[in-house]
Amino acid sequence: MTKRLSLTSTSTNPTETALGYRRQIVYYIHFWSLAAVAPLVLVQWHQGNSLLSALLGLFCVNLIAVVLVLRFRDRYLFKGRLFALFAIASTLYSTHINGHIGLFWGYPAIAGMFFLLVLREALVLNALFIMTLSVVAYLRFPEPEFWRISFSLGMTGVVVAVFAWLVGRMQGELTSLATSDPLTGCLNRSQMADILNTQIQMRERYERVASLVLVDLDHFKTINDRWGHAAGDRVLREAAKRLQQRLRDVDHLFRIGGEEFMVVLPETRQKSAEELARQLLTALSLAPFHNEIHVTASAGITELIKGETWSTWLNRADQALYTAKEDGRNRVVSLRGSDHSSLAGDELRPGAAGTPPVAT
Ligand SMILES: Nc1nc2c(ncn2[C@@H]2O[C@H](COP(=O)(O)OP(=O)(O)OP(=O)(O)O)[C@@H](O)[C@H]2O)c(=O)[nH]1
Repeated sequence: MTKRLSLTSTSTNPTETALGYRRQIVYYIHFWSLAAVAPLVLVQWHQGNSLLSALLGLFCVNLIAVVLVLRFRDRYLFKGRLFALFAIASTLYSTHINGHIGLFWGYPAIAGMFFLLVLREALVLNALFIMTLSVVAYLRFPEPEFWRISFSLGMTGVVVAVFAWLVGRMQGELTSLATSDPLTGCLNRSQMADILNTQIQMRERYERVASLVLVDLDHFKTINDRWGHAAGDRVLREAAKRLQQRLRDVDHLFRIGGEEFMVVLPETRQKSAEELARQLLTALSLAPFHNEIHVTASAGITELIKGETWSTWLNRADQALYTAKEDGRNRVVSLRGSDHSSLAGDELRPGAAGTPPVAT
């Protein structure tokens, strides 16, 4: 089935939303460029400039292809590079043969390139474009005009470059703010469905395994009550840091509740996840926080089963965590898919000295 681009963003995932806006910018610049350039193909043909007319015709073919592929396949064809190539070539050639009426197209071309290409490519291509257009202007127009043209092209380039850079930076910072927890810097719930679904697809398509660990600090309320909310916040920040230090780059650490963390472990079997969970709880409990606050935590673990949804996977991990809390806290409970119904009768198995016990 073909995938159609929705030009109004309906995603609740901030990363998707940002990408959606980028797709819209690309779409509309190509669409309106087509509306502007298509009549020029006929105008130039009519004036006997068949080479320029052919160049503009090819430009239109590229614009149509990008619009259609974006609309129906949700892919950005050529990443704006052909747009840049045709815009530069036709503006230079048109200025050479038509004078000012060709030169005027240089200004929107500069702006378009900054929004269609990645910033580094746009900077290099625009610098080359402005320099070449200045040379053409030097050869084609009187000197006072050459200076004005070069200066106004340069100014346009600088202003649009700064604007495009600021928009890109703002987009990156807003996405990061919207996808992470401001207190700990962990991922927040907005990324949960996407990342869990990715693991499910990897399981379904490529038989790749994954495990989930839920970690919840024990009796956190008493920390707030005894040392105050600000100290509680510091403990949460430090706890996230200690957890993150134990994880690999490919693992994903979320804060999904007040004092509850979730770790998604790609390519990890239940047994390895149990070992890691023990290490995580030890990292939290071994040394007191800020030299005085002793913290323990409980963890629930489960491996992804083929064919299940992310919510059943997460529910099973939640069940395991619930059991760890019920059984006295400061322990790891590991639950396999087949164990789900017979969980209550499982026996606790002590871990190594100084480490939290594991129940399976
Ligand atoms: N300092 C601080 N406290 C928070 C934050 N979010 C939630 N909390 C507190 O975390 C506490 C959670 O309490 P409970 O849900 O009873 O859990 P608990 O005391 O850890 O008990 P168990 O989980 O059953 O071991 C509450 O007192 C919340 O106010 C936060 O961002 N900062």
